[in-house]
Amino acid sequence: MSQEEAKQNLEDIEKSNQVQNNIQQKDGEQQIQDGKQLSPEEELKLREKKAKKALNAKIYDLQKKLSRGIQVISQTEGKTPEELFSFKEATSNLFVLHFGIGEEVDYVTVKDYVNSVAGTHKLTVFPGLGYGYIQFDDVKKAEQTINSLERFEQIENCHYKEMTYEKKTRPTLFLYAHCKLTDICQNKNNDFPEASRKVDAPGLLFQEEFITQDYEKLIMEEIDKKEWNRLAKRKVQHYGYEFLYGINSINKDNKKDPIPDFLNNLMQTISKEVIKGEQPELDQLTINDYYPGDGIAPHFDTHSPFEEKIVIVSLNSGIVMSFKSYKNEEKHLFLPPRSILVLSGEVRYAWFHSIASRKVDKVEGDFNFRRRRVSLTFRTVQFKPCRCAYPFFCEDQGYDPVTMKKNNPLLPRDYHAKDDSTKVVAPKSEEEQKILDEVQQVITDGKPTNLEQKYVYEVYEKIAPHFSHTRYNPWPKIESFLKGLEPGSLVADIGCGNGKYLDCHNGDIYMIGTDRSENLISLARNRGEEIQVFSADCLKLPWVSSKFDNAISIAVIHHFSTPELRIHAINEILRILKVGGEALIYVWAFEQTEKSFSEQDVFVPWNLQNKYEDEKVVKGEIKPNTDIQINEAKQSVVYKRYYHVFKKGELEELISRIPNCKINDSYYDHANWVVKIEKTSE
Ligand SMILES: O=C(O)CCC(=O)C(=O)O
Ligand SMILES: [Fe+2]
Repeated sequence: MSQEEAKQNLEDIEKSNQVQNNIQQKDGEQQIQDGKQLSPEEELKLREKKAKKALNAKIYDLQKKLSRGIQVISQTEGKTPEELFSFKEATSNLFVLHFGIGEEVDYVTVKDYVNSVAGTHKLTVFPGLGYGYIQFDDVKKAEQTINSLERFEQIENCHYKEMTYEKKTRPTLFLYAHCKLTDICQNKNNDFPEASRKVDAPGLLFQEEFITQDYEKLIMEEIDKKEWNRLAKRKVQHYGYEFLYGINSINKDNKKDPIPDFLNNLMQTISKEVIKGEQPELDQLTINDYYPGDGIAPHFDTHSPFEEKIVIVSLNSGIVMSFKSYKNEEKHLFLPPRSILVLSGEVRYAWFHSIASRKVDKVEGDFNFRRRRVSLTFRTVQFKPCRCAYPFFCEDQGYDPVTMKKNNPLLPRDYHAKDDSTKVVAPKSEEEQKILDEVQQVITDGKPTNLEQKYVYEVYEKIAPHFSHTRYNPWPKIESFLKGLEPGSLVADIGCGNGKYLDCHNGDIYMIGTDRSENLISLARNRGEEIQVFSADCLKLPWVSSKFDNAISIAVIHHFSTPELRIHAINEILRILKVGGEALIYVWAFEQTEKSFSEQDVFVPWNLQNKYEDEKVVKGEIKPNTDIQINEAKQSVVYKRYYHVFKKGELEELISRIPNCKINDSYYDHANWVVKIEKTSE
């Protein structure tokens, strides 16, 4: 090799090592070694030595990064490198080991590079993790990417590119993936839902680009001139009336600064296009300031302090707002900057909204990295009681926000979950624990609670003949349900009473009835030889699982005094059904016109005619074990039956807490709320 060639070679090595600057800068010093001037040969040798050293260091560094990267992915995914990577053959997906932590700069830098060499692709990063996954629609694009990279022959599978992430330069490695995206990072750092730019929720209105960029800029500048109040998780400003955190209400007696003038234009447009005279004008404003990672815990805005429509304008950055209904439906809406969101009706009064504490959101297949977001929440202060159609969530209609979780049967126990930042595992109160223990006892020992024993079981036992006498006509919808079943179906009637549904079908299904009342069962048995009935507790059905095609439960579940027992009774029905089997459930409705109730947990009198009663009881000589009253005028003894009468939607909500079923139909019939539920899995 000539000296020229050697020099050229060396320069190439220096270049590839990206160390030339370093050496050139030091050229002046290097020419002097131990006080003497170096000859050109000596100088070349020295440079060669240094370059080799640097090259070796680079190889060593890359080798380390590659093996460390592979090790990290394997460990995180709990899979062998062979399961994850394709070391021999090209595939259409790549892992990218970028050694960042999946932040916006990592995402954008890698995405821009891959775009420039191979075009369209989907890059997935896992926030907090030092790797990503690239999907191409064609193996050629993956190869194109790999071929565009630098490599060292000395290291197998080392394809890398020096990439500059803001000010830092890092060698970013790429490897063919053997596994699918769905095989990795499940339930880990990317376990958050994908949002859409459009969602349907009752009462939700949404529009992008509601204000111009210039106006947005002006508002941001003006807002920042004002003073912020610090909350634990974010900063806020309030205008109009004082906002009282803790009770999430406002102090109507404390008028604060009015809504600032720079918002006049916006307020006028909202007034014209959103409020439309349907409620008094907006007069209260909360400004929230969110930095990446900030959020707001699931809540619905309290009913009574504000009129129906709530208007939220987003500024400066997009963010995902999540909505959850009392039926556990979840929707995730991306709110881009300059968009307007209006909440009214059901979504305003009975759905929770929240912003998860994250730095990134997934939106229609892409990532939205959050920046600082400022939101303007406009409301109208209300000076009249709330009379919304959602009394279960309404403080003005009997709902207590402080004890809501305990008292509100529409709220599942994990209602506040899904947002890691606000997830609290609430310790159970003594009272809750007592109820749960009692339920457990009922379930394991079959020993009823006092209430059901005294006011349900004993009363039915007592009133059975009289009760049966009043229950002879099958209701048409139940009859037609039974008549519509597949011939040969095996059907359970749970809580069959006097058995009036056991013989109202057309004879081509097989029905078995159970009831807890022995006396009612005897009456059912008297209907005929073909009737199959026996007494059993519907919380502990004496059948093996998954044998029945269908079941009916007519006016039974409302006799249980706690949501847990009601759920357990429904669970038992589902247990005995085959997957795909359907059950018909009736419960008394609170809203019925036949009877009027002041509350949901009620004692409903049964006037037992004297002819059905023991003479000694009528004469007051003996007292049964339950509360009775002797009604001389009506010649009867009055027994009380316990009922939990269901409000609209409540039965559906209970069922939404049971994972292995779905609601096929729900309706109102004969003063009852009705659902048809299907068992969807074991
Ligand atoms: O910042 C937002 O978009 C929502 C704010 C909010 O829900 C509230 O202040 O009640
Ligand atoms: Fe809110």
